[in-house]
Amino acid sequence: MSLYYEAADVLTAPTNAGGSLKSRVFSKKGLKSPPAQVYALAIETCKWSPILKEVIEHADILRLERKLSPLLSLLLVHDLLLAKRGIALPATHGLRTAIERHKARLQAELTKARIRRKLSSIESLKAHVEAGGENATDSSEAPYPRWVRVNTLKTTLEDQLETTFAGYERAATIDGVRRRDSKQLYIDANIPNLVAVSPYNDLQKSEAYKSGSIIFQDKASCFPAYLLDPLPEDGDIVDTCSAPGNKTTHIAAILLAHSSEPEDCKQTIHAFEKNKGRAETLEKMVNLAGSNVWTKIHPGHDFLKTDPSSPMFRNVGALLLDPSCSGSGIVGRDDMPELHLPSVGQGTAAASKGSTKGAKAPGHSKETRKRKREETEEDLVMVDDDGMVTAVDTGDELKSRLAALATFQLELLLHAFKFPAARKITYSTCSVHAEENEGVVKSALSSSIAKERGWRILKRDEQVRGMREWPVRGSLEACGEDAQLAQACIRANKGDAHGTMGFFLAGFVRDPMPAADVEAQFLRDERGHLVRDVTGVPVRVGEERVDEEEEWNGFSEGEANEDDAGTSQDHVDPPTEVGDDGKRRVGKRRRKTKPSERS
Ligand SMILES: C[S@@+](CC[C@H](N)C(=O)[O-])C[C@H]1O[C@@H](n2cnc3c(N)ncnc32)[C@H](O)[C@@H]1O
Repeated sequence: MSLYYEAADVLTAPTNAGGSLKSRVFSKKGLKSPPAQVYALAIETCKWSPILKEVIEHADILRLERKLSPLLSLLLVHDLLLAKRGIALPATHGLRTAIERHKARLQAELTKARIRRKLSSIESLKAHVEAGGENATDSSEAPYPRWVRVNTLKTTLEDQLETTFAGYERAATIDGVRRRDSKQLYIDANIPNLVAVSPYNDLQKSEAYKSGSIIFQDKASCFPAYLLDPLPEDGDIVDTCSAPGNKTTHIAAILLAHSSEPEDCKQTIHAFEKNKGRAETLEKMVNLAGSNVWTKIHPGHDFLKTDPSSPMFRNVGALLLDPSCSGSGIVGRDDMPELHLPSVGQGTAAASKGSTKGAKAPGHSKETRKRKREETEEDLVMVDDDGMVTAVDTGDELKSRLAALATFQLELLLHAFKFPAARKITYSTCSVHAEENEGVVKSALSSSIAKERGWRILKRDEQVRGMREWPVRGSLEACGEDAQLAQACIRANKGDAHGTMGFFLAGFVRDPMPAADVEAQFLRDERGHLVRDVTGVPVRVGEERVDEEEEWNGFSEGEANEDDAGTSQDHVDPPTEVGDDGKRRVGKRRRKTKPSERS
């Protein structure tokens, strides 16, 4: 099948084939043409379709070339008039000759279309299309503003207001930045150093964007690092699922903001990313954002395979979990671009009417396909945030997919609970489904590891100001009518007045125990040093079962001292035996670790 048939196929797939144009193309099996080429042709043709529709109708080629379908004519005329190399078919191919014999007429109609738009050159016409000038929502409000996090590792909000955003007026509310022609800027009231502008402002070309001084990040996606609020006393941080790195770099910015002497900040962010390709993206982002100094990337490492009791993580006081999820809260996933198809035989009749941009010829309402997924089809396909597309045709399939995701998410959270020095954890998803959100939180709280280690929910009144004041909270029903839990959970709704993606977040904490209690909990050897098991975890009183058969032939007593602990990733303190006399001796394996202590 040729490139043109394949692009036509993607554009005519039923709306419940699911996902954005990009995900449809890249997940399509058996494409002969490179997916990137199919996608580029399809998306560009959609963008140009209001103009190409006029051109084709005025040139009347669908009446003259009966074998051409309206969609194929759009794709071919696009390449003939706009692609550098013209139509990508052999010169004698029937489709190519059917279009090329009308070349002069088509070019003349393109010129007329440009003049009708009062544009002086083909370059200005291209710029007009690129800027979305043919989009039907031209004068309407955009549903989502462009959220921009000012990266305080490289710049300050004040600097950005004076440079990148010089000339922007201050918007009092988020609505001020939704309009296409808005040159306003909204400074967010919940998240520090976050601003919003109209999505039609071309910030991608700005120096600040290219240099990592500003980062495009949805407001809701800024919630987790802000709620985690890593402080100097929290020690090291783990970002369990990091790529592409928005939250990793946000953590770094907050760490540094809390540090009185940033250059002396000794805290490390351990950034895990299981997928090697995505880990490369993470590394690029961490470098660009200037957070590499404080970030240790663990590329291709599965967080679930980490040993929480490894000396490397002994100072980890806070963890951020933003695992793979159904991605059902992501904005734009479901959108298909608008496509304006030409009608047969409209000829000059349409020409006289089609003098405005985005002109719609008779028959438009029938033939123009607005490929937005209907709400009822919302769950027919799931594109998770690893880009995996799963067709979910029935409620049962959706349920089982969500159950599988929730199992993985819970496993991750329970693993995070095992970090011995951890005091704070945030758990977030960009999913709208309660199964992945409140459901996971409830299961985590009722787990034995949470109870054993004292993990509880971070209540609303304990949260940082911006999160405490954020009005959208968890679902009471999904929290089993537990009002305090529902208030502790944070949600953001896709498509509401706040202009964010769909998102969920909860914080977990455990309170430091009084010093005396902590002391009493752990075994100490004759010298008063903490007794550790073979994995390095301090042994609690009452857990000291001696397994005489298993001799440990490790360090001699003289080699083992607490100062060594943690200096090497592989080092573990020597196991200690408790003798019949009640004294503890170093050098013998004293017990097997409990499963909950193993990674
Ligand atoms: C939702 S994305 C993370 C987005 C990221 N936190 C950000 O804000 O830019 C989830 C990421 O977790 C990674 N991932 C999934 N399971 C993982 C695991 N067990 N260990 C480490 N990374 C994992 C996925 O490859 C994916 O890149």
